[in-house]
Amino acid sequence: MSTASTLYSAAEDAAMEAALEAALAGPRGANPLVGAVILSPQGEQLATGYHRGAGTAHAEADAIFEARKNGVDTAGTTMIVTLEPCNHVGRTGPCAQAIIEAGIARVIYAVDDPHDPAAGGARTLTAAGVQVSSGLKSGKALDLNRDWFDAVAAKRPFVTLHIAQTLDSRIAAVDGTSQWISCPESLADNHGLRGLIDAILVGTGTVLIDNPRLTARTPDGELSARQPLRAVMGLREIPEDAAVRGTDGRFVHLPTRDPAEALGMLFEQGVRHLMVEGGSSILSTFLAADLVDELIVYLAPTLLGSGTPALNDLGITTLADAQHWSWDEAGGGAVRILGNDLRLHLRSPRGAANINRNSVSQTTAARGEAAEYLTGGN
Ligand SMILES: NC(=O)C1=CN([C@@H]2O[C@H](COP(=O)(O)OP(=O)(O)OC[C@H]3O[C@@H](n4cnc5c(N)ncnc54)[C@H](OP(=O)(O)O)[C@@H]3O)[C@@H](O)[C@H]2O)C=CC1
Ligand SMILES: Nc1c(N[C@@H]2O[C@H](COP(=O)(O)O)[C@@H](O)[C@H]2O)[nH]c(=O)[nH]c1=O
Ligand SMILES: [Zn+2]
Repeated sequence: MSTASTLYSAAEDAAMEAALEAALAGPRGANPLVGAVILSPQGEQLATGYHRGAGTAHAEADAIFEARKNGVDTAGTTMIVTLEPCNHVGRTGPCAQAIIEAGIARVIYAVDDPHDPAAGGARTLTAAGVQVSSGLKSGKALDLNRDWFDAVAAKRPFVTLHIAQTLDSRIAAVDGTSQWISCPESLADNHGLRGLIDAILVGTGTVLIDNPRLTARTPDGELSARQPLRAVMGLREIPEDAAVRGTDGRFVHLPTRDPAEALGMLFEQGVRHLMVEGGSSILSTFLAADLVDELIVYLAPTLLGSGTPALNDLGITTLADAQHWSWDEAGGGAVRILGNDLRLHLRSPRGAANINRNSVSQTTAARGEAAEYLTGGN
């Protein structure tokens, strides 16, 4: 749906900015960040919604829910949304239908949904008599989810890279001990992520050294309700008694050293969000191949001086070829304090291409936490 000539009011323009801002509260992963605002015919912002990650309400449904909760009548209103409303019945109902049922008269969305099974919401809405237009702030909306659009186009999972390191970038000591570098709060955060992703991946080296379980667990050690597929990449055999095999059948050995091939195999198995946990060789091979969308670094205020470095060769020999990542405010902020650690959240040089990489803007929450920390409140 192309409406390049459509003129939008200042209220619609501001509402799309608000929707883009709202979207940032959601986590990155299998689904894109999406925000929505419901506008009255007079241009008043009546309700805001955003998507909280795969399996939860979409932004449009969230905004409609928010409106209903506050007794707001949605009939005859305009919905401003950062992505084309979906048409499919996935883990949640189709938004196009929810919009029609809410009596919304007009929908303005920023960019088309590139995901085939979900596409087509604009057509359904138009057929039902809803006035639909698109393209408002499409550049910003594309930037918001650039890595996700890349992953969808490449038919590969969205890739989150996890590094739990010391201040001097070590992920294990010389004798191989590494449990734990992170504080309990960071470990809990990591297990929370494990419960949201579709698959977790490590190299054969980590399996042979650590014998990890790679399950998602609560702080008291119980298995979480949702478990990721456990993938191990590398040519060596995985020992029969390796803990990662488990007993639930959710284990897969990927006998390859090619990260793109590993991603292809996982995509075939339905994986849309992968977290790569390590070790150094695997982290480095995904980074060198430009196959990482999001970086989460748990930084402990600990020094080892020697030991396994977080990364080895990225194929970079001169500063001009350095990878420039950028701070990512999505999903809770770029810099958070977790217990005694810092949690750093960054987006890939691809995703950050249009963002000034020198502007580190802290979220209000992060600033508040930092202030509390500095005054000894934490
Ligand atoms: N703190 C943290 O966050 C984490 C720390 N660690 C630590 O990391 C250490 C293990 O790191 P590391 O030894 O690098 O092990 P890795 O887990 O990175 O596995 C390395 C092995 O993976 C296989 N492999 C597959 N693809 C590639 C590729 N493209 N390039 C190179 N190797 C590939 C190779 O084995 P093959 O011959 O089988 O193909 C290689 O020996 C452990 O001490 C562990 O405790 C591990 C994870 C997280
Ligand atoms: N050492 C270390 C991590 N290590 C990762 O966790 C794996 C062990 O997982 P499990 O057996 O399920 O508890 C280990 O092999 C490695 O991949 N993770 C972190 O968040 N912080 C840490 O300090
Ligand atoms: Zn939807």
